[in-house]
Amino acid sequence: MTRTGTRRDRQDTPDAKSTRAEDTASDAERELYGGRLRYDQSFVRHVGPLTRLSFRHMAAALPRMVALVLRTGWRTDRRAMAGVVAAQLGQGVAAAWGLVAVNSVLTNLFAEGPTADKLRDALPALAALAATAVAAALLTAWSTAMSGRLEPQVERAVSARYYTAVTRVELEATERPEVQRVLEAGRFGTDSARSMLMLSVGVGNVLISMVAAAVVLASLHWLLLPMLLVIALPKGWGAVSSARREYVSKLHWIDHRRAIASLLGFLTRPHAQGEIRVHAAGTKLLKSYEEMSHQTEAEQRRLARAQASTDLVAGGFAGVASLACYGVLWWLLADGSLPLAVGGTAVLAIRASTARLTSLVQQVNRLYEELLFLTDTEDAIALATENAIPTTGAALPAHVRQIRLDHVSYTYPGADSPAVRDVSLHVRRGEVTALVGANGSGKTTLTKVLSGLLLPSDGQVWWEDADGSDRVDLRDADRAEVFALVGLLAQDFPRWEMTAAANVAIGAGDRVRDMSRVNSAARSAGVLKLIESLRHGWDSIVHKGYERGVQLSGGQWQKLGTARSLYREAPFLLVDEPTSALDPHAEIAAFEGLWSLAEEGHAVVLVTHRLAATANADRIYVLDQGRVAEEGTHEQLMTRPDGIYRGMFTAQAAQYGAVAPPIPSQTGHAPAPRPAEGVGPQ
Ligand SMILES: Nc1ncnc2c1ncn2[C@@H]1O[C@H](COP(=O)(O)OP(=O)(O)OP(=O)(O)O)[C@@H](O)[C@H]1O
Repeated sequence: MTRTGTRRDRQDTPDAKSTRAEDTASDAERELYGGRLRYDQSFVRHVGPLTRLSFRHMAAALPRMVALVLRTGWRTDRRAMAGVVAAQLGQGVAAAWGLVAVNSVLTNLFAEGPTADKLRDALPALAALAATAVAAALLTAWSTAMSGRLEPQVERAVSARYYTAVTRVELEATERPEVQRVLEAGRFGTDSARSMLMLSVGVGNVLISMVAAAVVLASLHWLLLPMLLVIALPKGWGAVSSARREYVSKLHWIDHRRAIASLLGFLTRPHAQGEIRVHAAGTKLLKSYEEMSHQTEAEQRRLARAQASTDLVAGGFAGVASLACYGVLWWLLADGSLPLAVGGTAVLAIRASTARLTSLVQQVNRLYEELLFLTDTEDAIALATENAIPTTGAALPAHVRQIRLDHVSYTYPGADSPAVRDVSLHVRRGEVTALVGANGSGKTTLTKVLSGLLLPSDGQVWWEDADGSDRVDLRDADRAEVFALVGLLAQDFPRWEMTAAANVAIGAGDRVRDMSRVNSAARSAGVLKLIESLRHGWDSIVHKGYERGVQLSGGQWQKLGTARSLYREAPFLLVDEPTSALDPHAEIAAFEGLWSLAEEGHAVVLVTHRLAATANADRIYVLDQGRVAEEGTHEQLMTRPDGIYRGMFTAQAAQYGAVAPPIPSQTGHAPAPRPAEGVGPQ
């Protein structure tokens, strides 16, 4: 961004700014996000939003989506749904009866004869009018109660469908920006189902009463019906135009809104509090928030102005249409083709219908907007289903003893080069396999391939028995079976805002919690004493701010994370930097724990930069730019004079003043690896 651009922005008047809020990037956007935050990509890559903005599409989609919402309502609570529909129909019938009764009252009042007689003759019709008013009030109350019961259930049903679908998507698909966009856009529509139900009920209500009015009017004189439509059309056009504009704007500003939400989120996030105060990051964030908010306010002003213009045009046309209607009515009355009493009913019906029309227009406007968001959710569910991890596949061998990678490469979507290239290795039960290498050399990516989260772009990942005679390729395997055999402790493992017990037991989220196993996992991870010392013990919420909330240190969290992965008791345990936050004693204990797991028959894959620990590994793979550059035991790797491993080990040892062993190393410096095969239970 040029200086000229920045100066020009500063000189803008608020009005000039608002017209260009769309085009120009604010200083904050440039400084924090490297440029303008607008969702241009959607219009280029994802044709959906554009297509669905056409009136034709909307006319086709609206009944479909309303039907979807109603079907969801029917499935979740039939009684409430039936109640809502019955109440709506009843209200429409009541409205029609009301008009018939009004017509009868007016006919009696405009008849020839003494006033007392006319009033007496009108009494039954007046009583009917009062009864319909009471019935309408009762039906409204019933409808409110039933739709209040139904709405949250419909929201839950749609949210559950969405979240179930997105959590089953292949990890690789979520790495593709275009998939990410669609999945994320779908999030905004989950509560739209609830709003749509409410609005559909409202629109249904008004429509039914308007249809009832239309039927009565048409039965009085056929010309009265087209009059009503002529008044409705301009307002309908105005409503849809405004909704379209709002939707396009929301979609276009989605990145900008996300950025503002994240700025504000950081201001209160506990882990950012130090830098917020000491580094004055808070000042920067707040200033940027203000600046970016000015842009969204400008956009809101633009939308409001555009909406006002649309409303004015629609209102003008509707006004002209109303005048024309009353002109026709006048002409019919003057002509004598319409009795005065019917004319009176018609005026009342037109006035009531016009008032309902205004509410209808507002509701259809919102319904259309919600429809667009719900369509996003439905699109997201469809895309998620398309990219879901298959629920079927070949059964794994009865006794899986090892995972073997055969010339495996993996390239992240959109990346120029593979993160893992032509890697062949094996991971055996009863062994500790260490993955080491410089930052970005592909260790974490490799653990994701090993765990079945990422399918290789090339090569095979075999899950096999001890001699490899019975094996299944990961691509063909039943992934649920694969996941059942894997335990993970990722570098950035989730710190669930829940109790300490839940944080451990979620390691086997699909099983009933077993507190004796929770305790034993915590003991092995060295965190049991700490939890027992807390006032609320295992029921302490490990997030400060809750009533029973406590704050854990980084190392304590790491131990809790380790307890979680141990609780899973999976035969293949993949741990990525499990000791980065531990004190020296805790670190030694943690590594000892991993080694004893291997002795019990687990396969432990250890990703670490602490090479003192890898010295004991049964096999070490050294990664360099995605390739396996070296492999062997510590002793073997230390014999390579210019080896990467030797270089890294020597550099780390030098920090402690230790000297690397001479070449070849026969000093017994590191313990010998364990025998490889057949250790521990199957
Ligand atoms: N989600 C992703 N999308 C695109 N590229 C990625 C992604 N994750 C990692 N990479 C890239 O893949 C390469 C390997 O990353 P990986 O995280 O596997 O390295 P690593 O060896 O675990 O590094 P570290 O020691 O820093 O944890 C890096 O160049 C990284 O930029």
